Amino acid sequence: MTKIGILGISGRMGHLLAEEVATAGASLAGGTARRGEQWPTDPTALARVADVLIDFTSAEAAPTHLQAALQARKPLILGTSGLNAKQEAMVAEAARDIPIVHAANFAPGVNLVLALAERLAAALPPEAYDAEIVETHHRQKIDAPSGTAIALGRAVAAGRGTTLEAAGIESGRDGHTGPRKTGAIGFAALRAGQVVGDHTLLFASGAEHIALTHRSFDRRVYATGAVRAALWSVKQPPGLYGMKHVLGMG
Ligand SMILES: NC(=O)C1=CN([C@@H]2O[C@H](COP(=O)(O)OP(=O)(O)OC[C@H]3O[C@@H](n4cnc5c(N)ncnc54)[C@H](OP(=O)(O)O)[C@@H]3O)[C@@H](O)[C@H]2O)C=CC1
Ligand SMILES: O=C(O)C1=N[C@H](C(=O)O)C[C@H](O)C1
Repeated sequence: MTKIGILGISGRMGHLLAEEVATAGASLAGGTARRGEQWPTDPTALARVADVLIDFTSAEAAPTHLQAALQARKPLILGTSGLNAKQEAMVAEAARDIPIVHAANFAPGVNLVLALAERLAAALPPEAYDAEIVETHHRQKIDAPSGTAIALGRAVAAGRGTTLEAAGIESGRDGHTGPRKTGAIGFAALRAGQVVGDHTLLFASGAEHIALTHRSFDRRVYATGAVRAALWSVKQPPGLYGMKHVLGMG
């Protein structure tokens, strides 16, 4: 039976992950939290006893959690969003030695939308079709735009044969912003109530709109996907994987 360790077990996702481990027929190796009230804080001790680690915590913890997985040579499932470029580079470096599944969103439907986004972007010329991404999340979310919104932006850029950085980003428009830059990818983030996670990608020309919308009604969909990724990862060689690989879409 695969022993799964959960980094961030006291969180919204952590609770659900612990339940999903049991549902999937795996066993819970233990968990960590930031404040050591109910759970230990040391990821290295957990990495030693677990077969695989799942991390839904915060970006600042990513380097410590990567180090713990590397030292113990255990796969890591990384769901935490808001990583900066340096932290992303550390993930890629660590994946030379251990399997890492790094996904902005573990819901299967989102990963289909990402594939569709790339295909649509390849077919719709950026001079004619503006791409805008709108996401809505619960009031507790601390990063914006969401990791999924950024992944959608990267998918659009890839479909257009470029990168998000080269295409240009327009976000947080306010005041006298001037006209929209051709080819730029727009982002808007709403924070309201207890919205689990809504994402819409809009392609708009002067004559028509195409919108792709994904809505998560239950964050358990992410937990189920992450545990599935964990069971998959223990059979993989070192490498950087996404949910599309776990789902057989990559
Ligand atoms: N990829 C995906 O599919 C999804 C990704 N996410 C991402 O997962 C992350 C967690 O989300 P959520 O569960 O809602 O967040 P919560 O704030 O509810 O939980 C965060 C958990 O991480 C722990 N934690 C926070 N900071 C640190 C730290 N510096 N060191 C160690 N542990 C820490 C917290 O411990 P304590 O309770 O002691 O503070 C808590 O257990 C976010 O980045 C979110 O965007 C969320 C859903 C889906
Ligand atoms: O913080 C959340 O809740 C979520 N975070 C992820 C993201 O940043 O995209 C995934 C999902 O949207 C829920």
